[in-house]
Amino acid sequence: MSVLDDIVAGVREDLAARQSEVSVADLRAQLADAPAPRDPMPHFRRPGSSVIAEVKRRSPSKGDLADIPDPAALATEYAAGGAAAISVLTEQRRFGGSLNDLRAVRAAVDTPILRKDFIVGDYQLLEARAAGADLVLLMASVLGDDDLRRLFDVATELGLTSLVEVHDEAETERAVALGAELIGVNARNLKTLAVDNDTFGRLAPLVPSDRVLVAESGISGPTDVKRFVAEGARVVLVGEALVKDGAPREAVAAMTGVEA
Ligand SMILES: O=C(O)c1ccccc1NCC(=O)[C@H](O)[C@H](O)COP(=O)(O)O
Repeated sequence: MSVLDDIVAGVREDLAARQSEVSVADLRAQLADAPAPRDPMPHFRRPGSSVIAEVKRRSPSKGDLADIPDPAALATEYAAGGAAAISVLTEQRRFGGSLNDLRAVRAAVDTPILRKDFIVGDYQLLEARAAGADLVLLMASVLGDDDLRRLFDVATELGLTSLVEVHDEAETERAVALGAELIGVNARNLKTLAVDNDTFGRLAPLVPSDRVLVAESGISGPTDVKRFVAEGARVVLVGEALVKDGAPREAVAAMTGVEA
């Protein structure tokens, strides 16, 4: 079993437990009070790099990264630094996140929020919206064509923007065929956890220029951002480098607006 298989198995177990506690009807009722989703695309399409800054406590590849006792305070720093969106990892077992983190961040900032999780069912999309998310991650490595299409359509109906994540040529072709406007190239192979910074440059030419490309994983500073912008990225998604930086506001600012 790969690391990814193990993560997804745990996600399915935790999801089943939550589904037994809160019905779909109750979740839908909560949506009535949720604020309208924010559209991140106009910011992402601005000239120069946009940053999705991640709230990430730990990871399978690196173990403990940062305690983050107050995710809202960290998100406030990210927003002050000019983050175009904030990614909140809500997976609990391997990343130490939760939907409560997302709710806390939602209460603190007006910036679009990405629910970063291993989405396998419609229920998680409803949860994301009810907690105040504006974007969701859909991973081509986790979802077959039918599930990817259905979840993409349901997310769109809910007003959520889907970040469709790919890691190889076949996944990229599927994301393009789906019509995804926002495509993330993850440099991390989620089966081996190895990061290959050449992945983005290899896959970017397969994506039509009207789509918005996000470079994900292993980005440590403005020099990396400049490289990915030159290769076609409009957005970078950064976790580890920001949560370990003592000055996250300044670190986001330094990665924002970088030109090729
Ligand atoms: O980060 C991991 O080790 C990981 C392992 C297995 C599945 C997903 C994983 N990370 C999720 C991400 O995509 C990253 O958190 C995100 O791209 C930021 O990466 P980084 O800047 O390298 O923290």
